[in-house]
Amino acid sequence: MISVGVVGATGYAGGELLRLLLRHPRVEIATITSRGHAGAALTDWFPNLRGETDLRFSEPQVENLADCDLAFFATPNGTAMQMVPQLLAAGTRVIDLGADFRIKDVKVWSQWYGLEHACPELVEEAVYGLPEVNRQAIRAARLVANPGCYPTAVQLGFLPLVEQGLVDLDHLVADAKSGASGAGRQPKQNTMLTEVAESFRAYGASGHRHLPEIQQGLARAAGRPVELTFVPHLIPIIRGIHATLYGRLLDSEVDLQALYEKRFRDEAFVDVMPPGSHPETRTVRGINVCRIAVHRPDPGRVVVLVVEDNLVKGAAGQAVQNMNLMFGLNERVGLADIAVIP
Ligand SMILES: NC(=O)C1=CN([C@@H]2O[C@H](COP(=O)(O)OP(=O)(O)OC[C@H]3O[C@@H](n4cnc5c(N)ncnc54)[C@H](OP(=O)(O)O)[C@@H]3O)[C@@H](O)[C@H]2O)C=CC1
Ligand SMILES: CC(=O)N[C@@H](CCC(=O)OP(=O)(O)O)C(=O)O
Repeated sequence: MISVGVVGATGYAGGELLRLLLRHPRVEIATITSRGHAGAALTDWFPNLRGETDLRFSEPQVENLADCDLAFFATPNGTAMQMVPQLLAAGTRVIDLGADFRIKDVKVWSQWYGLEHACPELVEEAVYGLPEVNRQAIRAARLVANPGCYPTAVQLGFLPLVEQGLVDLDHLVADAKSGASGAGRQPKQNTMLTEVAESFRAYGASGHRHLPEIQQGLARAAGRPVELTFVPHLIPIIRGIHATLYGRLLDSEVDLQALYEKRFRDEAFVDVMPPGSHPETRTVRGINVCRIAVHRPDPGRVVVLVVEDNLVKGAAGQAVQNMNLMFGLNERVGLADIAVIP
């Protein structure tokens, strides 16, 4: 059994992780943490888990996690980096669902996150946890930087085109929409029901912190820098990301459907839909799947539609997928759910 700890277990990503981990046949949950609620029951925060667990929170301290094989951090950016060096030294592997280890250039990370990095020496070692790109490295990693929700959707959607040099890398566009759970459980005025329902707006149009993460991943795939316009939007749904990606094609003959099907043929969690499809967020609600449809409105233009659940393939499900790889399990273990419709 893999003994795991979850830091940030009162939050949305932590709760989703526990929903998945409680049904994982090879996991034993040793520790869950909350700063203000030590001693309280997990089910007080997630009543959906009643009957599944009697876990109670403890304080997020290294000594409460150091006996685990693996610690997940489902915590705000800037949290994991405070404990990771001591945990790795104690032999505990780490998956950070936050952004502390995603950006290789620590200066760039500091500019976007407004923090000084607490352990820059570990950033290079950290493996970016997008299994569809880094599977081999994830297997051996001590420290995995789980990707952001938007970066997962945008990178998976663009990868086949970028890897093959089929699009103009100076004019990529990603128009992405997220449900309100993407903003976390902490009360914030702009994600209140009364502020989100019956409305729709963009945010971060002049710069969002996921831009450098996406550009880093696509540049690695392309072998050269890429220019991307990325605009996120908040939509009045609870879960789900829909990304519409635009590119100028450099090859008007290429069979895009065949390209995408071939690239993701062996990927358990990427579904390339039939030609002409328009994927819906509800088809991935609660499951670790990214669905993609590729369109060519005219010979020089490609439009890619991508959906995922921000809390699953965009966070907790991807973290479980990474854990499976790190511990030599089949990637699909514990991730076999089917989405609920309607
Ligand atoms: N929501 C999403 O769709 C996605 C989230 N992520 C990332 O996952 C992480 C968690 O996000 P989310 O669940 O939405 O956020 P929430 O605000 O819902 O939860 C954050 C959790 O972190 C705990 N926490 C806060 N500060 C600290 C601290 N200093 N030390 C230890 N624990 C702390 C809180 O618990 P308590 O106060 O009880 O200690 C809470 O359980 C973030 O980095 C986020 O960016 C990534 C992809 C998608
Ligand atoms: C709707 C919404 O607010 N979404 C969040 C993204 C959540 C996420 O993936 O955050 P990290 O990169 O910090 O892990 C945002 O745009 O800030």
